[in-house]
Amino acid sequence: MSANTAKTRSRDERFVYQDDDAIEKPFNWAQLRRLYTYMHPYRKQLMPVIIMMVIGTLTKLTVPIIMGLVIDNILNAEKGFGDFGTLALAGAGMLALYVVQWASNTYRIKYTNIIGQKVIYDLREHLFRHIQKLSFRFYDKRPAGSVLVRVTNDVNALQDLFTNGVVNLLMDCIQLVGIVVILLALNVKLGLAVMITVPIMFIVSTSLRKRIRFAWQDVRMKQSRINAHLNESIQGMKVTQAYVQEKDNMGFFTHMNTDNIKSWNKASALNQAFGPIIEVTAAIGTCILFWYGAHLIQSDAITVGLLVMFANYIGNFWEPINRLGQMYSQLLIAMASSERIFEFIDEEPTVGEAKTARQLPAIKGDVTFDNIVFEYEKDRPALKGVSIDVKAGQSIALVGHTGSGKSTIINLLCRFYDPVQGRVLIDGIDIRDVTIESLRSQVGIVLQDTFIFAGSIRDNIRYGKLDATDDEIVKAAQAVHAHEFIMSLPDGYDTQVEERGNVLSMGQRQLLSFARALLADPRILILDEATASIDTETELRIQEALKTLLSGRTSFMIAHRLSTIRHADDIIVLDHGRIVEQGNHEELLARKGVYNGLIEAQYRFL
Ligand SMILES: Nc1ncnc2c1ncn2[C@@H]1O[C@H](COP(=O)(O)OP(=O)(O)OP(=O)(O)O)[C@@H](O)[C@H]1O
Repeated sequence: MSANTAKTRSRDERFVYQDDDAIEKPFNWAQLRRLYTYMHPYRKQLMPVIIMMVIGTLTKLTVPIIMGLVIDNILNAEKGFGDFGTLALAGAGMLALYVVQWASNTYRIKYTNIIGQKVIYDLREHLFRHIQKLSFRFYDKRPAGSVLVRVTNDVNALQDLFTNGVVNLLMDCIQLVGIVVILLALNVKLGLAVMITVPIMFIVSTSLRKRIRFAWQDVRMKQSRINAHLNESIQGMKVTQAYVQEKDNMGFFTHMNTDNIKSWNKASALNQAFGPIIEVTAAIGTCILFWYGAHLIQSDAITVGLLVMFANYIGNFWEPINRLGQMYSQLLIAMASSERIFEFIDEEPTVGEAKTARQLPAIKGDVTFDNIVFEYEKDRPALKGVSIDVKAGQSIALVGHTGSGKSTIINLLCRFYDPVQGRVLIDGIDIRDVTIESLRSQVGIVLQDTFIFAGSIRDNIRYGKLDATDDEIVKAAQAVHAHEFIMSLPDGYDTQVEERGNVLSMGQRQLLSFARALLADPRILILDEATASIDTETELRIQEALKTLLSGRTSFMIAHRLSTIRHADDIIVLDHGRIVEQGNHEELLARKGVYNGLIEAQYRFL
């Protein structure tokens, strides 16, 4: 395409994030039952909370009855206004009821919060434990941001439901049913008259509720996109700054932020419309009560005290309805979040462990790749029939053009993926027949982009063997020549490094990862060599470190540096997923084939 006809991609086309699917089904009982399984372990602790909730609701429902009785029997002119002693007793009774109500409510709120937090804690732990087990294929398909959002935002969205939602829902239902029963028991006609507005309110609010549901879903989608973009922006900050893309990036962020505010305002306006509907219905109900009530008093069908009881109950009647309406939105948000959480929890690791999987015994280090075929995506093979036989203690260098399949071989040896065809054997045992833990704990890996965790240098080395003593850590660092630079840091081994180790140079990070691998002391070691050019002195130091690290182990190196390749026992040259040459440095040079070409190309750049 010529430059003139080339279409410039708009900002929106550049940043494409997969939106979560809109949830069409408003309610899913199976999902609710599944959510309950997280509360089930706390059912014993939940019992006293429910008892307190029932006590609180009953006392609340009793107060208006006492009030009505006081008006009819004590403060009644016809009955001579009763005596002060009875009035004081009634007052004390009411006070006692209020105290019981306060105490039970306090207990309920405190313990529902505690139980709710425990449930959320368990759910988050379960989710995290599970996603740690998921295979690389799962992460290949998803941006890190979207995984992060599920463990944070989606779990948080369930917090309200578990902390007070469930108990409040129960309480409101009991209160509502209690009031309806009492009103009808007191006077059926007046009871039905004041509740006549309920169906009307229900019809009006149903259509509104649907719109509220969609509006909140929209808000969540927009927030998810912001999170995904934020995550990507922070991870790619260096590239953004290097290419001076801050303005463009900011523009896109502002666009998303504005979108989010707009949808939030819309959802919250719809939510607020729910309140006035209830208020108007409540006002109509009250008008009916006093108009029809007065009429009934005049005809001596009811007493003043009964009207007061009615007025009190009606006052308490709309409150749970309003809360239940709001709770409905909350429940829908929770449904959408739980669906996303369960989607992850239901994801099975593609690299699974057979039920019969046994422990891989302490290995010697023989490795066989037996006619391996592998594809990341259907019909795009990355390895097309690769066979390699490695004797324990041998060092193997994997070389080849970019995309030739070097990393894929390593990925299969660690069982990050399983081959489509063929077998990988360690000491003659198919690695699919052993537990993943027993396999990976005996295979060490040093990646090109050495990951440094936030913490001290010491802790970063200790990652290779969590129970290593300080002395072992220093010895490992000395063996790979990292000790010297560590001691030159302000706090030596206690120097704090940030996530990804930004304060350390590339070479230093690599030496640290060597120390980490040496401490782990695996029989098989995999090294993905850094391509970045480092100064000759560091290069020499790394070569020395490598010698220590590799001695006595089977090693696979994705090698770029001539100095590393030259010393390998066997060099495997890959091209488009096939082994095209194999032998030692001298043999391969003599063949004047692909390897020779690669080496010559390297020299040309020097
Ligand atoms: N996660 C993945 N999903 C889909 N395809 C992939 C994935 N990883 C690698 N591939 C493809 O598989 C092929 C082999 O990739 P591999 O990473 O093994 O190459 P490599 O030789 O290690 O390359 P490099 O030297 O650039 O790291 C390439 O065509 C690549 O595009």
